[in-house]
Amino acid sequence: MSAPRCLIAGAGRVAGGFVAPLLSAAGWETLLICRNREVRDAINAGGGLWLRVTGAPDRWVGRVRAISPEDPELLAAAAGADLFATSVGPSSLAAAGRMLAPLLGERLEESSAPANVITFENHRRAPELLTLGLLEAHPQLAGEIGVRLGIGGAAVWRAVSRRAVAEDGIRFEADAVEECYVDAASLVPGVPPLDGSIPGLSPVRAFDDRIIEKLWIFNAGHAAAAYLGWHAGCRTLHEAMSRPGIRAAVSEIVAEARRAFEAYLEIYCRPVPVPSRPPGWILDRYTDPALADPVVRVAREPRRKLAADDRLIGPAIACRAAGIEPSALATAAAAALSYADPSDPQAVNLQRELELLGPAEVLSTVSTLAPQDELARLICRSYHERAAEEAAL
Ligand SMILES: NC(=O)C1=CN([C@@H]2O[C@H](COP(=O)(O)OP(=O)(O)OC[C@H]3O[C@@H](n4cnc5c(N)ncnc54)[C@H](O)[C@@H]3O)[C@@H](O)[C@H]2O)C=CC1
Ligand SMILES: O=P(O)(O)OC[C@H]1O[C@](O)(CO)[C@@H](O)[C@@H]1O
Repeated sequence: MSAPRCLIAGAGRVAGGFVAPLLSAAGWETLLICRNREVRDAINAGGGLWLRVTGAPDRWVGRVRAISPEDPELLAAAAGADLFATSVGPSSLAAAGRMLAPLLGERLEESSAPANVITFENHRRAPELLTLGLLEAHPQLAGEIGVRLGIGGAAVWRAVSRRAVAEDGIRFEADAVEECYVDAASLVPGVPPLDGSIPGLSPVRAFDDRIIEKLWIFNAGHAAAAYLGWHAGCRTLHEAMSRPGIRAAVSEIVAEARRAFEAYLEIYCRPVPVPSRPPGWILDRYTDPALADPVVRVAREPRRKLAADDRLIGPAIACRAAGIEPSALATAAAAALSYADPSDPQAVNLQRELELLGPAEVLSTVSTLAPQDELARLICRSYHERAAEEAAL
């Protein structure tokens, strides 16, 4: 009997450094849809990849292949797939949906068995963003969603900092965290992953709590460390967190985000207790020197990270709703607003908008905060204070 097969859109850090290793360990075959020829060749040369988890020896991950989105073999590969996934980045999900649509159509034509799509993405609405692309390309899939086609999110707690093509193949560098929660309520039961065939993917009914937990408890401080680090001229998260002032500020942000999450659980009377995570464990993960996590990776796409339901504004709004002043989160949001790395298109465009419109107007569109909103005022005050300090240098 042939191994079950998962087709993944994306061959980036999480696809190679977390999802493919999980599948391989469960006896699955992974096919990565990869646009980068050098990466494809490196994977196919050995039929797998190298995973370097901090603190452990390099591990070979077999039963992994890569295929171009244009490859004529892709349709046949999809027809026999048992599971689909994406790990392309929230901004690329609609395009990935347009690419996956004919493949899912073919799979549902070829087999009456249901199929699930898991979005391994840092976004509360990743399945919806993917579905927009799916239905744009293949409207007839609408009747299958929730019946023979499940589309659900995944909250990935691992940090995968690098992917590099080396002499002996392709190498992914990650920390050792394995936690990953998938949305059991949105996926079709009885087929992967809800048939238990992939240990390490924990199905939960209250998935939104889990993705909020991950974005607020982990990503808020992570992003803050990156933005504050960039402003201080740091290149890695380890370097940023080694600055006492930054570590102290990030520690405050993590504490504020934790209070926001606790307030969220209380306000919404959430039934499922979520394990508390020691702040030290969170801060030490940001600081891991072995990851050499680039600041620009964690800071990427500031417009997305300043959205109302993302890692900085989300917990800040929850703080305000609970009567807590989110001064630390406001400082982090201001640092994100003025993040201007020339390599980041979203950052470059945001600076142009700020020059034209000013922070209050930009926040009203990017974060849907009214200019007179107290949170907007806190962010603008911190923004102007930073601008004045930097002008005085
Ligand atoms: N890197 C990490 O530590 C973690 C990342 N995440 C999330 O996982 C997702 C992926 O992130 P990373 O792996 O870090 O990003 P990445 O940038 O390393 O990989 C994304 C890959 O998808 C490819 N891609 C984009 N659109 C595509 C398409 N239409 N077809 C095929 N390939 C396409 C890109 O070329 C890129 O290689 C994001 O949503 C991210 O927020 C979540 C937890 C941890
Ligand atoms: O992928 P994003 O959402 O741009 O966030 C930056 C990265 O930092 C992390 O929090 C940990 O690496 C990931 O979840 C994420 O890839």
